[in-house]
This record gives sequence, C-alpha cells and structure tokens, in this order.
Amino acid sequence: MPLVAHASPGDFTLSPSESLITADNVSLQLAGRQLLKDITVELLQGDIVTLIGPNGAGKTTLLRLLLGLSRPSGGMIWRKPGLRIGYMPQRLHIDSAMPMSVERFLLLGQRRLQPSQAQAALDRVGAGQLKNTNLSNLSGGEMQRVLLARAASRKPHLLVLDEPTQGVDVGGQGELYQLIATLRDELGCGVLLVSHDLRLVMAATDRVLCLNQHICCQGLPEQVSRDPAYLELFGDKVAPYTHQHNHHHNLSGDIAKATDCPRKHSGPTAASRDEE
Ligand SMILES: Nc1ncnc2c1ncn2[C@@H]1O[C@H](COP(=O)(O)OP(=O)(O)OP(=O)(O)O)[C@@H](O)[C@H]1O
Repeated sequence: MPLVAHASPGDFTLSPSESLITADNVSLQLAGRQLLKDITVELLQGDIVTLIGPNGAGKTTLLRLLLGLSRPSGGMIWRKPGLRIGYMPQRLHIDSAMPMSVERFLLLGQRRLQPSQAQAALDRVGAGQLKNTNLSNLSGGEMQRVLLARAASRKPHLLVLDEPTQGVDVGGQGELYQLIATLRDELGCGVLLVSHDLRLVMAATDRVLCLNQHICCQGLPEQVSRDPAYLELFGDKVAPYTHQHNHHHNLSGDIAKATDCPRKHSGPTAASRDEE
C-alpha cells in the first residue's frame, strides 16, 4: 500500500485549491490495537481546525498520518501536490551545553532562508529581540514563539501545531492563540492545532474536532458549544477541560463499548444538524 494514496481530486467534494489534506474513512491498527477508526476530515486553506481529545486519544498518531509520516491501515489520505507544511512540535529538548543562537536555529536545514527573512519571521511573532539569544536560555513562552517563527518561516500552506501552548502561562496562551490567528491571516494558510484546552482555542478556531480514537463530535465552535451533546462530552465551558465520554476504553485503550456515544460517529456536524 502506498504511503499516501493520491485520489483524483474529483473524488472529493471541494476543489483542490481549497482542500489541503483530505482523510477519507481512515483507520489505523497497530499490533492488534485499533488506534484510529473511521476518521474523515478535510483541512482547508485559511481554516483553523483544532483537534482536541484526552491523553492517548490518537491526536499525534492522526497528525503523523495526515503529514504522511506513517501510513493508514484503511481509508485514503489525499494531499495537495506541492503542499508546504510548517510543523511546530510539542516541545524541543535542548542540551544546555549546546551553544546555538535563535537565528542559527531558524536557519538550520533551511538553505533558502536568508538571515533577513529569519529576522522578519521572528519579528512577526514578537521575538525579534531574541535573535542572538542562546536557545537554552529562552523561557517557555519565548521558546514557543521561536518554534512558531521557524514553522511559519517556510511560508507554509499548512501550519501544524502540536500543543503550541505547552509551558506557557495562561495570559501567554491567549496571546499565542491570537498570534496563530494573525499568522493565518497574514500567510493565508490553513492551521491544524492540537490542544487539550477547549476554553482558549474556542476564540481562535474555526472548527473543532474531538477525537477519542474516532471522531466523537465536530463542527463550528459556537454551534458545538451550544450543542447539548457537546456539553455532555465536555462539561461547562469555563470548567477545566475534561473528557466525559459515555463509552469505555479497556486497558489497552480499545473501545470496549462504543454504542452509547452521544454523537453519531462520522455523522453530520453540529452545523448541518442545526439545519435539519
Ligand atoms: N507505534 C506505535 N505502536 C503501538 N502503539 C502506539 C504507537 N504509537 C502510538 N501508540 C499508541 O496509540 C495511542 C495514541 O497515542 P497518541 O500519542 O497518538 O495519543 P495523543 O492523543 O497524542 O496523546 P497525548 O495527549 O498524551 O499526547 C496511545 O495509546 C499510544 O500508546
């Protein structure tokens, strides 16, 4: 089976210019475990999609499939030809003994990036003054901005951000999400971000996708937040994030009882249900 199956664009509902990545009924089974099941999702240019879910839900696994770093055992993933992706990892471990300036880190492995462009990328995220700082001396919030600057410096069609606010205080988290929305506007790119905290991402996201091995619910954040089934899943919006799911996962993480999920999996979005 090929790493990424390239379907004819006509197989999908949106034109290739709008669609960056389309996953159609994707599943993944590893060592006899069902890690992902029936995942259908479309990432669009200019759209911020937030993937939420509890630990072990398969968020990183799904990212890897969408990016083509691993292959699905079922279904199909289509990526726009020539798609440029800017990836921001959850965190970067830097050995304090390794001397590396922020500027050098940005230029590393990016032969076409000029120092002036690296500076511009840092300026864009409000980290221009950090150019000569050693990476190991950055605070948590500064490091996240530098990682974001590096991801955005490739002028990506799609920014993929895995828990971008790790190690950032609550005030800084809001700022970082605002920055991501600004970058989307400036670059015109799509954004896929993984988060545990629904409260903060609600304001800076176009669509929310809740994953727990399968898609439990999805839709526009405002509509989803008013949806009784959503409230049943996540509790009060102002409460800390919890994932209250009516089905059970056994010790190996498999779904032991899937029939009680309040959302019809892979069913209509909250938006389409509103229209029914
Ligand atoms: N290569 C692998 N082989 C077997 N199981 C794996 C493999 N990679 C991931 N898993 C399992 O898949 C499940 C989902 O892992 P994943 O890292 O995608 O979850 P996550 O939602 O990103 O979690 P977290 O929020 O904790 O980062 C976990 O139970 C993990 O142990």
